[in-house]
Amino acid sequence: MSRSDDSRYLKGGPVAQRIIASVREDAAIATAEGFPPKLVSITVGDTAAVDVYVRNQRAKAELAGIGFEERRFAADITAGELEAAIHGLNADPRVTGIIIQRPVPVHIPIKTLQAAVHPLKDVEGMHPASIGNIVYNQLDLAPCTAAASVELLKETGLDLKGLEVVVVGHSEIVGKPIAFLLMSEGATVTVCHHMTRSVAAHARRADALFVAVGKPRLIKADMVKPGAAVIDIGINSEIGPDGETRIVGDVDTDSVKEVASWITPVPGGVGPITVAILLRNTMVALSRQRALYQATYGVADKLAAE
Ligand SMILES: Nc1nc(=O)c2c([nH]1)NC[C@@H]1CN(c3ccc(C(=O)N[C@@H](CCC(=O)O)C(=O)O)cc3)C=[N+]21
Repeated sequence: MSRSDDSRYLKGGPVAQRIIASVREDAAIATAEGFPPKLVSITVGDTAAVDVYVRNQRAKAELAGIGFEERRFAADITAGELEAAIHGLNADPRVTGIIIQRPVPVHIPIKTLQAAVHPLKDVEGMHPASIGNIVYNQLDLAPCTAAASVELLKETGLDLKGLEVVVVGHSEIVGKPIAFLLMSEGATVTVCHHMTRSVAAHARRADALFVAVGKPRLIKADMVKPGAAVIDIGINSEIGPDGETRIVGDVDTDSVKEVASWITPVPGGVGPITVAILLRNTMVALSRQRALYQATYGVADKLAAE
């Protein structure tokens, strides 16, 4: 192989930096105009992947000039108590964005919780009334991990029109939105899940393979078409040979990189872009709120002045 291993890696860092630099400019302007962006993260219980995400949210929000606050709740909180906390954030004009970290404990219906977030403050587009936007090709605010994965595929320069894409995993927040985003870009999309008869048979046909199931090393070299792009979305914590906790994806990277033309490292692939897109979405949500204020009070001011 003439290409070095390094050129096969689709790294998220540079893309994330680009996005964050532009968010930082927008945030500075909004703040100067009297609309400082502020994101509140809601965590219920303890999940390793959530801890990593929230830690990076805080660090990058600070870098971008976006206010950040984490609200942590014990795993035994009731759905009613959580909804009340969300209503409080909806009513607080200083809070411009709300993200509910998934998963939440099983006794809490996630859809009810997601529906409690005011759609204008929903920075992931996960309100049941908002998720439909991506079906209508309105793509400016999409679930962050899904948008980040598609952004990284675009870095390959592959033409998405007519591209054979296979998505392994059909979660509400990753697999399903990825499928819709890719369909909007003209790709031919197959979605595999836990009831799919042969994931390998589908995966081997893919020019681009997205994997988001949470199973370390699920995808092996013999499941990948030579020359394909492999986007690894898994964030799994495991104990490495040195006894230290480490993060690995869903792809057996060492073997797959010998077959694929592009592969995303974990960490350092989709993750950093996810954080950047969350911040970008926070600014999109803020401008929608400002447009509403303008439409409501801007006109009222004019009428009052007349
Ligand atoms: N409502 C909701 N939306 C999510 O998007 C969501 C969620 N819940 N729950 C948890 C998972 C996990 N997730 C991560 C995003 C970025 C990194 C990330 O920044 N990863 C760095 C890690 C580097 C480090 O170790 O610090 C990387 O991959 O390079 C990790 C994990 C989003 N998730």
